Parts: sequence; C-alpha cells; structure tokens
Amino acid sequence: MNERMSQTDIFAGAELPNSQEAFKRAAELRASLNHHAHLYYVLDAPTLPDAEYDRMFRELQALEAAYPELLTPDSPTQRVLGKVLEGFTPVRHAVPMLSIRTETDTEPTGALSFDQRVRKQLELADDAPPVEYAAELKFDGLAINLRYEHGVLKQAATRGDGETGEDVTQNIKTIGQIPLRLIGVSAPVIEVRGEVYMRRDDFEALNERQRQAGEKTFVNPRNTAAGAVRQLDPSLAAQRPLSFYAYGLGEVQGWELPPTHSALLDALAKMGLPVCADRTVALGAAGLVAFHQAMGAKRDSLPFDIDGIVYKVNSLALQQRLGFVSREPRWAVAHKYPAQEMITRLNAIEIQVGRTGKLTPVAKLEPVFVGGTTVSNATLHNVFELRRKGVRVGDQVIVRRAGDVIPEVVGRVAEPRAAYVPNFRMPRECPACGSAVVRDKGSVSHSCSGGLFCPAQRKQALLHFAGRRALDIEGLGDRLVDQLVDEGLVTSLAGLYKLGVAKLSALERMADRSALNLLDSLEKSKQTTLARFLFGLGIRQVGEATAKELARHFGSLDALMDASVEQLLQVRDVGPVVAKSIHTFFAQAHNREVIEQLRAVGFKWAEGGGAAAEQGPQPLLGKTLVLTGTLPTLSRDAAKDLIEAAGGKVSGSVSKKTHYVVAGEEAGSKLDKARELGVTVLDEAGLQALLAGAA
Ligand SMILES: NC(=O)c1ccc[n+]([C@@H]2O[C@H](COP(=O)([O-])OP(=O)(O)OC[C@H]3O[C@@H](n4cnc5c(N)ncnc54)[C@H](O)[C@@H]3O)[C@@H](O)[C@H]2O)c1
Ligand SMILES: [Zn+2]
Repeated sequence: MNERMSQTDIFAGAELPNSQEAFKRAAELRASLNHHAHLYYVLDAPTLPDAEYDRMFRELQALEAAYPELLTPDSPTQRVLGKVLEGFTPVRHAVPMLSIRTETDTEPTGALSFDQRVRKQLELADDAPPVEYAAELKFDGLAINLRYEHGVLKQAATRGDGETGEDVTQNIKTIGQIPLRLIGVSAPVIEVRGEVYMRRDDFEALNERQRQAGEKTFVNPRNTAAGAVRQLDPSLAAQRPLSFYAYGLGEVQGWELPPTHSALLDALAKMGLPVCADRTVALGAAGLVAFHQAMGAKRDSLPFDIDGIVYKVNSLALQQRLGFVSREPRWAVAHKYPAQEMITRLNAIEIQVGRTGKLTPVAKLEPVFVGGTTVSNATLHNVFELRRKGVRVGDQVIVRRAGDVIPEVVGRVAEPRAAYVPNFRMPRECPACGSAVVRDKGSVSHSCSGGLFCPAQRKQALLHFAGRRALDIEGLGDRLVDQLVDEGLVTSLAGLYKLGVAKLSALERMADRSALNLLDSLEKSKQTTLARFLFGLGIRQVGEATAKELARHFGSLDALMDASVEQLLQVRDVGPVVAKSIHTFFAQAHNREVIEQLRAVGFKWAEGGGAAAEQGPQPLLGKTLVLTGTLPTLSRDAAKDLIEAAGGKVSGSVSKKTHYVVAGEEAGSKLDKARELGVTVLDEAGLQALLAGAA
C-alpha cells in the first residue's frame, strides 16, 4: 500500500487521469521509452538526458500502480531493455543480470524509504537494531560479467536483456585493469560482475583529439564506454581508454561465499580485481544518509562520473531472504544525485575572448540546475563543432556539467523549429576590441589579433600575471583588475607598477590601507624567478611546467628570446607546436617591448638557472657548447652539469651559434663541422679553464 502511495506521488497536486486517458498515456510512454531504450542500450547513442528518461519511466510506473490492469509483462518497467547486437555471439547468463530500483528522491532522505521497505519485508520490529548495509558508488558505465574458470578469464559478456548478453571477450581483454588470471583462486567457476567506465580525463582528452582533428565529439563517458565495448573491431575498442570496477558476483562453483557483501568486495580486491575504495558499511538509514552526503560533496572531484550511490543489504543470507521482484532485487536500491545532463533553452550565443585571444562561442542558457549547480553559461567549444551539433538560438539543448569540467552543450533535442533561425557565424571583428579575427593556423579555433590592445585579453593577461603561480601579486583580483582596466588606469603590465597611492585609493572599495598593501605586494613581486616571469607572460602553450623547463634550459631570458625553433625543440617536453608558439611570441615587437618595460620598472631574477642560480659566478652565461668524443676524466653527464652550473647550455648539434666544441677521444662528425664553421675547439683542460673563468 505504502509503495503504491509513494509511486502515485508524481500526480501530487494534479488530477489522476481517468482510466481512458491513463491507457492512452501509458501507451505513449511505453512507445517512447522503448524507442529511447533502443537508442541507449542497443545503439549507445541516446538523444535524451537520463533525467528525462527517468521522469517518463516514473510516470509510467505511477500509472501502472494506479491502474494495475495497465500492467503488461512486456512493459519497460518489467524487464531489462537491452538487446544483443548483430555480429556478436549471444551469451546466456547462468544468473540473470538485473536492474536496480531507483530511489527518485535525490535528497539524502531517499535512504529512509529504502530502509523502511527492507525492515518491513524482513518483518523487523520497530525497536529491532538497525540493518547493516554496504554502500558503494553507482558508476556510470555499463555492466559486464567476467567469467573466470579455474582462475582464468574465459569470457566477458554484456548485460543485454538480462537473460542473454553479448560476447565481448576480445574488447574486454584490451582493458589493462582487468586481470586475465585471478590471484590465489582456482575454483571451477567464478563470475565477477562490475562496471566498465571511462574516466573523465580520458574522455576529455579523447574529445579534444576529436575536436582538433575536426571530427565528431562524443556525448558523455558512459555512452563512449558502452560504444567501445560493443565495438566489433577490437583494435578500435583498444583506442578508447577504459577502466573497470568490480561490484558483485554471477555464477559461482567451488568457492565459499563470504558472509557479507563488503567482505565479498574485499575478497575480489585480493584476487587482483579493481574495487573502488570509496565504499562503506553503514548502519541503518542514518549511516546511508551520511555516506550519500559525504560522497555528494566528493562527487565533483572524483575522476569518473557517478550517478548515485548503491545501497545493498550487507548480509548475503538476508539478501537471499529478500529475493527479487520482476527486474530488480529487493535488497538493493540506487539512490541518485542530481542529474549531470539536463534540457534547457539556448537563449543566445556570445563570443568570449580568452586571455590568449582565443574566441569561444558561449551558450547563454535559460538557467538550469545540472550537476548540482545552476548553470546559465556553457561552452560551445568552436564554430565547427557548433555547426556539427546543429545547435541554433532558440533550440532546446542538452547541457552537461560533470565534475569541475566546464559545462558544455552536448547537442540539441531533435524537434522541429517554429521558425527559421540562421546558422551562427564567427564575427569578423573581435567583440571586445574590434581587431581582426584570425583563424588559428592548423586549428579549429579563431583568435583576436589585438594582443594587449584588446581589453578582454588585457584583463585576463593582468590576472594571469598576478596569479599565485605566476608573479603572485596579493590583492590584485578580478574586481580590481576590472576597475583598473575599465577606467583606463592600466593599459600594460608595466603600467601596474606606475600606480600611486592616490590613484589607487580613489578607486571604489579601496581604502588607503589596501592601496598600500597592494603597492607593497607589487614591489615584492619584482623579486622573482625566471620561470615565474615566463609563466606570467601568458605565452600560448607555455604552462607552469614548460616555463620551468625553459628557465632551466636557457638560464637567461635573453638566451630564450633569441632561441631558434630548433634550439627550443631541444628543451625537454617542448614539441613543434610549443616551440613555434614561443618563437612567434618573442618575434613580435610589442611583446619584447612589454618585457623591456617590465625590466625598466625593476624586475629581477637570478639568471643561470636551477641550482646554479645562487652559486656565484656564471662564466659561461649565454654560451652554447657542444660535447663530442670521450673526455679523459669527465663523463658526458658530469661535463654537462658543470657547464650548466656555470650558466652555459649544452647543445646536441654544432651550428654557427655554437660558441665552443669540447672534443675528446674519438670525436666524430661534430668536430669536423666545428672546423668547417670555424667554431673554437677545446679539450678537457680548455673546458676546465673556461669553467674557472680564465677565458
Ligand atoms: N537517456 C536515455 O534515453 C536512456 C534510455 C534508457 C536508459 N537510460 C538510463 O539508464 C539507466 C537505466 O537503468 P538500468 O536498468 O540500465 O540499470 P541502472 O543503471 O539503473 O542500475 C543497474 C546497473 O547499475 C550499474 N551499477 C553501477 N554501479 C553499481 C554498483 N556499485 N553495484 C551494482 N550495480 C552498479 C550496473 O551496470 C547495473 O547494471 C537510467 O539511469 C536511465 O536514465 C537512459
Ligand atoms: Zn580583441
């Protein structure tokens, strides 16, 4: 009775439809659910957010609860909806692979109704002690049955319709995390069940590659993972990085079951299977609520998508007593979190100008609650991707927000438009400064060519420069930068250092004290390191790590500024794209001017790089040396260390820019080249003299 009450809650406030309407509506819902289940389970290409599908599912459940005569055994509410794809060998499951009932109340209190049902079904008295549960994450991927015979992986199968799945053994074997042999187990049969999923970073990287190649991007990690596993060509499956977590068992022969689900997971981990560490044993509803809340807070920082928590009665004996209803066990429930994909209206498309001048189309949305927060802006990445998705202003679109990844529009809901809407076009002029917009070479993105003249770039350039990992200027935040730029007080990086107390304290919300503090941190920021300074310049493609490598490698800013692309390529982790970007940056007069201005206001850092910085004289500063042959006492590495400590740079090839070639025994073609170019050749003694500052 209770159950029925709660399922008809969906009509709360509204009239329950009469039986004729209900009949019609149920037929509509069934057709629609079957259609979307086909797209989701069979084709791995849903066109509807899960939350919308779940809503229709609940509506049908509610109708069937109110009018039991509507219930047919083939209703989507009564069976698992997958199907075996043609081309795969069907696998009959020894133990059916079921679904899990969803607790629809996403508030933590949703755990209470599950606990109540369990207690009632177990006929526990009100004052009986709390039931023990195992709570774990509900991974958003697809279920796989791994059949181990005598400890060896024999077969992997999808869930299919629950009774029959697909043999995907070859594809599953490409997942390195899945052991081909279990540790310490030789039982005739152990079937392990778990979820194949794709990590968010792997998914983002995959999509970024697709984007750069101008290819279609994937909608979300779950469908990408499902598509990869159900891929007829294993070499294609191998290109999609997949992961796995075990969470249960299928058929077992000759292995004694542990008493509880949590002990079972421990045992699976011991066998070498990946088991997620974020799980707990919880007492009663209160324990479940606590875990649901704790994981809710952690959800964004997990490296993979979860759509909720699964609660399971911990004792396997009690699980058996509780048994199953149609497609679901009575001893488990999925308690969801707010959905990560929702539908909303695309109100407008605006262009955002990034710190480096990159132009990104941004969707202005009808505010929507997704992934736990209200989202009103989402990225559309680039104009090519936007076109491919066919999204236009006024459309109902699907917005995805998962973890700390920027919210994005993943597609539109296919429905006819009321009126013609033109396709979006990239403007020819930067919306922030009017400079010409250029298509980035070899890339799908566009940029403003205005540099520091562009106020959009100026603000972000200043903020980046002031950032904690760059020049670390305390007190220079968003709001202040907005004011400084908007009121024309600062038009260049160096301009920051020419502000006086008077000008600063005249600004809104700026007291004398904070003005003085800011001046103080500006002064302090001038004493910095070359790596921080480089990073602060905001050169495209130069992150913190690259800036450090550049500083270490070149030792001085002048050496870096004058480096050729070939020389830049010798820096660790610097590839052609990065090298070119750095080279282009320093080739532009206005960027060199920025640097000169900063030097003029008093920027200082120790040159010579790395550990050598504070160790006194740098006789080889700015010099490039090439080592060849075997030196009498110094190893190649030792010689290199000494040269670098003295501020010099060791290069792998001789060119006109080489200052010295140090040649030992059996020197080869480099020595010939040095002679040909007239580069000074030294022996080890000559090098030692240089290091001692004698030359
Ligand atoms: N968007 C669409 O058009 C569409 C269509 C059909 C279904 N769906 C979505 O698919 C889901 C339907 O549910 P379902 O019947 O496939 O099953 P389910 O996802 O609700 O629950 C069962 C599944 O949960 C998974 N799972 C993850 N972590 C687990 C854990 N720790 N323990 C046990 N199982 C775990 C298993 O794969 C298992 O098969 C809903 O989320 C629904 O929104 C969406
Ligand atoms: Zn601009």
